[in-house]
Amino acid sequence: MAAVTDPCMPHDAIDRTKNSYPINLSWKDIDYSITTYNKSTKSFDIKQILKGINGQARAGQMVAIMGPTGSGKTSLLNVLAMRCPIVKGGDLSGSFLVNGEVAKEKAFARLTSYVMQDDAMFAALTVKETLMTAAHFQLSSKLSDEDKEKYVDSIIAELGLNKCKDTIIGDAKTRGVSGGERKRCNIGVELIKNPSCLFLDEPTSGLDSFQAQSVMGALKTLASNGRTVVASIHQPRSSIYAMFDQLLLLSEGKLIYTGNAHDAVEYFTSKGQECPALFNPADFFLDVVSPDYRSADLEKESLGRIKMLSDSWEATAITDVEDVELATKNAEQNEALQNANLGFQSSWFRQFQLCFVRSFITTKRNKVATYGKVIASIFFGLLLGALYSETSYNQKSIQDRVGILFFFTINQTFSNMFAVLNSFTGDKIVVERERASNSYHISAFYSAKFCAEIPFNFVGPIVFGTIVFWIVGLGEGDFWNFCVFLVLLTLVGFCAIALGMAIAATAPDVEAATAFGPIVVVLMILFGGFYINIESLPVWLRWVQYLSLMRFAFEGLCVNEFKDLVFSCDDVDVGGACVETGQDVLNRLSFTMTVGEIMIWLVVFMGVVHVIAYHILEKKKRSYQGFNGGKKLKQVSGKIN
Ligand SMILES: Nc1ncnc2c1ncn2[C@@H]1O[C@H](COP(=O)(O)OP(=O)(O)OP(=O)(O)O)[C@@H](O)[C@H]1O
Repeated sequence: MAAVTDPCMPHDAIDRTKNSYPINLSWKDIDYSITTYNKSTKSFDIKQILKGINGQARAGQMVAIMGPTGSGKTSLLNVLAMRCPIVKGGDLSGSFLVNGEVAKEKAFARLTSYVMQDDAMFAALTVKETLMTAAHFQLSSKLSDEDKEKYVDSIIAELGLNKCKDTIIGDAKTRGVSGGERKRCNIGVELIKNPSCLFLDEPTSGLDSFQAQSVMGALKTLASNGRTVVASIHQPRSSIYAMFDQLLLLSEGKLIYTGNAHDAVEYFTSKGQECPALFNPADFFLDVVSPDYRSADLEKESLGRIKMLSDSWEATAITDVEDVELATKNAEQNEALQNANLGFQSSWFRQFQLCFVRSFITTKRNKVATYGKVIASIFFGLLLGALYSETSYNQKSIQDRVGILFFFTINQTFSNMFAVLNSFTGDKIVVERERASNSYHISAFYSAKFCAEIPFNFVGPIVFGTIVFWIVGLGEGDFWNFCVFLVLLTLVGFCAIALGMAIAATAPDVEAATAFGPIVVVLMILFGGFYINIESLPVWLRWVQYLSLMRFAFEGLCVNEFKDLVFSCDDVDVGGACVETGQDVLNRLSFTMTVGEIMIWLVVFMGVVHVIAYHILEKKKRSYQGFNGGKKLKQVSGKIN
């Protein structure tokens, strides 16, 4: 028997036209349902999403999954890609074979790629940078950088991206490549690992007719080179429809037709549904299988027609599926398929380096945010400095000093936390895709992200702190005091970044993260020791102060500022109380820790938050529903487990 090689390794870094591991898929009796508990009727509702779906996809063919909206196209594509998300009450059954055998989920994932409907890429990277990064993650470290570049260039050429290879991807805020080029780049990312089988969810959505044709043309070329291409598609123009070899038509989760795409018109004619001359067959099929809810009569008529068509198809004997299974059983090849290299392609340090450089470039290219922060810091530093420039050592200056130190605490927490909230939450979409293709260990991404955030988020607050410190004359203008002040600001910033990462890791999207972030900050401000004395907190609520980053940040800055200060009593009315030393101020604020103890506390706080954030992120890796092996529904006293 020939040695088993890694099917994902590009055999020739320049010529990508060969695919030596053809994949044939066959599936039978796929049922997918979701059961939910209906509180108003106090009963279980079963939503049948897919019912009795059969079909096949052979190497070298392009298969279209078509149907009206909500007919189950994406669900079926997820099932066939073995990426059906586990949902509460979900039940998946049926048989799904890869080259005639039951596939291992991880090995199958290594050999296949899934292009999601939404393009998940970093907006600030160019097309070539995006593909090169994917190449470094996905291709064996045994390949030289030059070979990887040649490999990427061949994909760029294959997808017709040469013209825009040095243009950034862009997003809603920054103009980048066109919609079609972005879609093709997204496909290119998924082609890097030289998949034998490609799944695409609505690859033409959002594209004009010409761009859709160009994207589908590129996919047809891939299929002609021996790959299996399965795409869900909404309303292809007739020239795109003509590219498909197989059609799988769904309506209401049921099969209406599956087989040769070019025989479909004839099949529908045999069922009394004749496609008018010069009519796009794809439009015709959708007209025939779409439920029409405009009136009761139309609804009845359309649902009756759909039922007739699905019943007719159910009665059709399927023999082709068995043929595919038998024809494709090849022990040697299947051994290679089942033993695909499932590990990471690069070392942990290389993964860290790639993630760091990518995060760094992404932030650096956001010039408005990066330079804007520094300019705003200089402006507000000078403004605040001017505002507090008359601060002396009398009694009134105590309030000024306490106020400005609490302002520093809020500023350092807010600016660092919110910068991370936005960028980290956005990155998570790309990370999810990259984790699905086993690009890197999540710890490499997490630590790289933290390190890459530091330089950009620190310049502003440090510039701001330096200006205000010297203009106001904090810490009696002592240089050592200034150094401790900067170390404290830096540590608080580290903690705020960690907190931002934890919130972003927990939140499902940017909106949720930016809604939840201020709530956390407001709670920390309340327990920060400025608005209410720590000793005045109700005993049963005092523990909350230990969760407040601001409480310790504020105490640290106050101790550093006040511990050696002496105040004059010149501005105290006769008989009024005078606070003579900084230690008295600290006593009144109930601050008893030393700067060293606070620094240790901040480091511990940061460590604990990082551990929590990392574990949340780690746990969020999507897992997918297995066939038949999926958890069976247990219905216990009104609950679904
Ligand atoms: N997790 C879920 N919970 C409840 N219903 C679901 C879930 N996933 C899918 N569905 C339902 O299953 C049906 C099929 O959804 P699916 O997204 O597969 O359809 P589609 O044909 O891809 O639709 P579209 O063309 O609009 O994207 C829809 O009615 C959808 O609401």
